Amino acid sequence: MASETPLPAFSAIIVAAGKGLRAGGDTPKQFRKWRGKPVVMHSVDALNAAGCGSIVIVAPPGLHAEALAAAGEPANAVTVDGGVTRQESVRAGLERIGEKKPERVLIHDAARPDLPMAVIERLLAALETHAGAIPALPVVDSLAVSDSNSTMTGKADREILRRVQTPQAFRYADIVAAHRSWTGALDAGDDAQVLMAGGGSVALVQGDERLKKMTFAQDFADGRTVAQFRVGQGYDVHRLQAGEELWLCGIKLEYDMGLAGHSDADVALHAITDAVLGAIGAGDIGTHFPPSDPQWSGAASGQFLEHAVKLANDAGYTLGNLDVTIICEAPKIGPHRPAMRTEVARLTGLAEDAVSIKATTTERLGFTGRAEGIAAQAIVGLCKLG
Ligand SMILES: Nc1ccn([C@@H]2O[C@H](COP(=O)(O)OP(=O)(O)OP(=O)(O)O)[C@@H](O)[C@H]2O)c(=O)n1
Ligand SMILES: C[C@](O)(CO)[C@H](O)COP(=O)(O)O
Repeated sequence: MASETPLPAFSAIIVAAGKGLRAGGDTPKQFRKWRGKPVVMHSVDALNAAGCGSIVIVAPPGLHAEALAAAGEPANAVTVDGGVTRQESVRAGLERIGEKKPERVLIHDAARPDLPMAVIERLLAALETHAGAIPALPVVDSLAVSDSNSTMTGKADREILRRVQTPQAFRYADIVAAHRSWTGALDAGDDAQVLMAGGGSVALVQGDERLKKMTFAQDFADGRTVAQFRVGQGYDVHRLQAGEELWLCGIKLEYDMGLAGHSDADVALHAITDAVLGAIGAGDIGTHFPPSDPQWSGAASGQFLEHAVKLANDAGYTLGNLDVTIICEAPKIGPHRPAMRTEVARLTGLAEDAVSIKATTTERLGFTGRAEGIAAQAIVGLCKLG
């Protein structure tokens, strides 16, 4: 429940320049989808819901456009190059956000997407009496000291220890001075330690288990249960015609005929799009992209599918899997199946193993058998998590 009184003005630095090595995968974890949207977008949305002023997203060099896109192109955000270490990334963010002369700044791991408003409120309140404030949780397991052979050599007193999270809140002048004067041979564990080294006081406020850091691949397993499951099916046909291009599942195939239609006539993507729209009861592709609208002439159909997936996500649904069957005598679909699967996975945010692409002939029967056209059928499973 958000507080009634407005929060004091604050800015934010979201550190998103890591490699995500422990999480694995081709895409850095902070840009991967989780619960329907990119990890970094969750923090941006939560901070802006709390009335955040300026945001600096510290991005991997060369990936600024990807970072802003994953963040949802927020109007109040800019990017800056990250450093080799998290501390260097924070320092770059502090210098950049300084241009806005903030009084307060929250420094947050992009890898901690589930940011409750109540934590932000507690952190900002604590800045009334301290130069810094960090969310912390008690240690609930007993702790052992280990040697290099994984032999227990002692214990640690868990009563005096806390698990520290982010965002970490600071009076800007104090934290930037502390970073600028840091002389440690090694980086600090976090920004609170930097502030303390500079003599600043740090308040511990109640953290939240929701703020768990996405560190390993298994952290992306969404612990919630399926509260609602839906299916949708789509069907489309386009005429084969000389002089047209042949696009199927977002891939252009070299063939002596192509599909005629208002857009690129990608019959397979149209069927998948209709299946997604059908599952959420949102009409069909013609409802959203009328063939009478000249702006869709020759349009790439991938944008239609991305739009349908966004509508499903906005309605609280996550795609579970999809299965599309392309019905044609020729060309052979098999050689193109891997590329098709990769493209449909990219467009939908699904893992490739959740995308099934099949093809069949109709034994020369009917319009497909006479190579007059190509048809496609698709079915999609969606789930709403609770
Ligand atoms: N040079 C770095 C290293 C980390 N981070 C950010 O700091 C946060 C917490 O770091 P961590 O979970 O360790 O992320 P990675 O360093 O990417 O993970 P890994 O160690 O597995 O590569 C992440 O949001 C990460 O993007 C950063 O901005 N710059
Ligand atoms: C900053 C931090 O998230 C506080 O818990 C943590 O120290 C980051 O550690 P990592 O090794 O960079 O993931």
